[in-house]
Order: sequence, then C-alpha cells, then structure tokens
Amino acid sequence: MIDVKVPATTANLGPGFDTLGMGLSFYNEVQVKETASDLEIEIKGEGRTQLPTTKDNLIYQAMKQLFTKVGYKPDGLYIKAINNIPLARGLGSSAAAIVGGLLAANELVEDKLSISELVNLATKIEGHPDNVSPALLGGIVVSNYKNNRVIYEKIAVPELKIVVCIPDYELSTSKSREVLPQQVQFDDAVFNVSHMGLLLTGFLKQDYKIIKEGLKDRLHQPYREKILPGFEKIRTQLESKALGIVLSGSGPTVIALTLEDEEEIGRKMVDFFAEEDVEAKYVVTTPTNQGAQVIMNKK
Ligand SMILES: Nc1ncnc2c1ncn2[C@@H]1O[C@H](COP(=O)(O)OP(=O)(O)O)[C@@H](O)[C@H]1O
Ligand SMILES: N[C@@H](CCOP(=O)(O)O)C(=O)O
Repeated sequence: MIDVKVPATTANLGPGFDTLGMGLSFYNEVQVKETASDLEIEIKGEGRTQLPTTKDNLIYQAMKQLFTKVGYKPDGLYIKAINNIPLARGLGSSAAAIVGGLLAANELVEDKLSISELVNLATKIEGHPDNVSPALLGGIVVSNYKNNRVIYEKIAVPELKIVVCIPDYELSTSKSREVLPQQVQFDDAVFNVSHMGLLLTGFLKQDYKIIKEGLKDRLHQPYREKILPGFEKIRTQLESKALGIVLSGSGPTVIALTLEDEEEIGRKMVDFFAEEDVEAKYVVTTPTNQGAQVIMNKK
C-alpha cells in the first residue's frame, strides 16, 4: 500500500493571480494499492457523498495520465481518499486530488517522473500552476505557465498565522473565472506588478511591513468581490488588524495573514459573513514548507 499526504494550498496570494501559491498545514491523504481486478474507490471525509467513485474521479484520472506517459498498465487499483480539504472553496482541493494521484502513481512506477515533470503534468491537468506547484513543493511558489512549460521557484515562508474563513457554499474555479475581464487597465497591471515585487521582497527579507504593503491586488479580487457577499466588508473592516486579508484562490474562502489576534480576526470574519447571510467557519493554520510526500510504501 502506498500512502501520500498533500497539503491544502492558497493560490493567487494578493497580487499573484495565477502565479503565486502557498502550502497550508492541513492535508488530504491518498492511499493506493495495485489489485488483480479493475477499480475500487473509497472516499472518507469531504466530498464523500458527491465525488465519483468511478473512472471519472480526478485522482484516478491523474494516475491514468501518468501511467499513459510512462507506459504502465496496472491490472486494477484500489484508491482510498481521506479528504480534509473542502471542495470548491478556494483551498486547492482539485490540485490536492491531482497531486495525490500523480505522486502515488509515480511511487507505484518507482519514481519514473522527476518533480519538474510532475509539476508540468499536474499543471496541464489543472490548467494553472499556482495550486499544484505549492501542493507538490510546499512553501511559497512563484510559477509561470507558458508554451506548455512551467517555470517555478520556491521560497521559504516566514513565520505567520493564517486564519482561513470558509463559507458554507461551493464556488467552482471555472464559475469564479467567468467574472474576470478579458483585458485590464494598464495602471491596474502596473499596480499588480509593483505589489508582486514588494510582496516577494517582503517574503525574502522576512519584512512584515513590506509583506503588508505587497498583499494588495487589482487583477482579480475587485471583480470577484461582486459575487462574494461579505468579502469586501471583511477586507475593509479587518485590514488594519492583519497583515492582509485576501481571497484564497478563486474563493469563496477568505484568509487573513497575521502575526497576532488570530482568534479575534476569525470570529469577526464569521460575523461579517453572517451579516450578509453567509454561514461560515474559521480555522487557524500556518503555512507549510513541506509539499506532498509519500508517508508509506509497503509492498
Ligand atoms: N479529493 C478529491 N477527489 C476527487 N476529486 C476531487 C477532490 N477534490 C476536488 N475534486 C474535484 O475538483 C473539483 C473542485 O475543484 P475547483 O472548483 O478547482 O475547487 P478548489 O478551489 O477546491 O480546487 C470538485 O468538484 C471535484 O470534481
Ligand atoms: N489562479 C486560480 C486559482 C484557483 O484556485 P482554487 O483553489 O480556487 O482552485 C484562479 O484564481 O482562478
């Protein structure tokens, strides 16, 4: 039995739309065993009543892509998914499924693909690199996807607390991308370029003042704010209490990056969502520098 563990991820991270992502310290687990006949999938935790247990399952789909690439044909597979990452909330559940499937399949074929090949294959399946890269590598990862190639660089995360406030409804990434414009204003692009520079400088120097300044965005949040009741209020009311309040991935989850007052910030985030009739819960977590890992391989 092969057992792999994959972190949740928060993509976009302020100005880093489709580019920047960070690993978080809560995990999905994927267990895989080669069997004599066909496919059996068991799901525990998040999505157990809604995710397919057929060949449509994303974990299986990712495994199949890797097997095809390396020319391997297992007789049958048993897959057990133990899910802690809620689906379609902006915490990289699809990336975790893809990366979990790829890493387990790669372990089964004795590491035929390198990490770089896994990043590339995972990005091809997901469509954007900003969740799959930190899911595989941990830390904060800057990635660029061009001509079907991912260029990526990992940097270590400074000490931080992340308050993750998760609304009680799903918003698929594809739906949330529909509200984005085809073109943006030149000054908005310049704003994001400069803030991305500041944010990365802040992370590299571990300078929280620069991180706070750098977390601002004009590329995706202003558009998505319109379909996410509560987010604007949370951002404007709580910005001064934290280093930054940003949308996690494509939403609806909102995260606060902070050094202190995490419980108070979490409670207030829930209250501001409630004022807009959105039920939500919060968890306090930390970033992780450790990406997906094989925690067991017993023949
Ligand atoms: N653990 C899982 N196992 C299989 N498929 C999953 C799993 N988690 C997510 N998915 C697939 O990914 C979809 C959610 O992806 P997406 O809309 O990108 O949201 P997220 O922001 O959580 O990544 C689910 O509807 C499901 O099809
Ligand atoms: N850059 C993507 C990130 C989607 O992240 P997810 O966690 O919501 O899947 C986007 O903003 O569309």
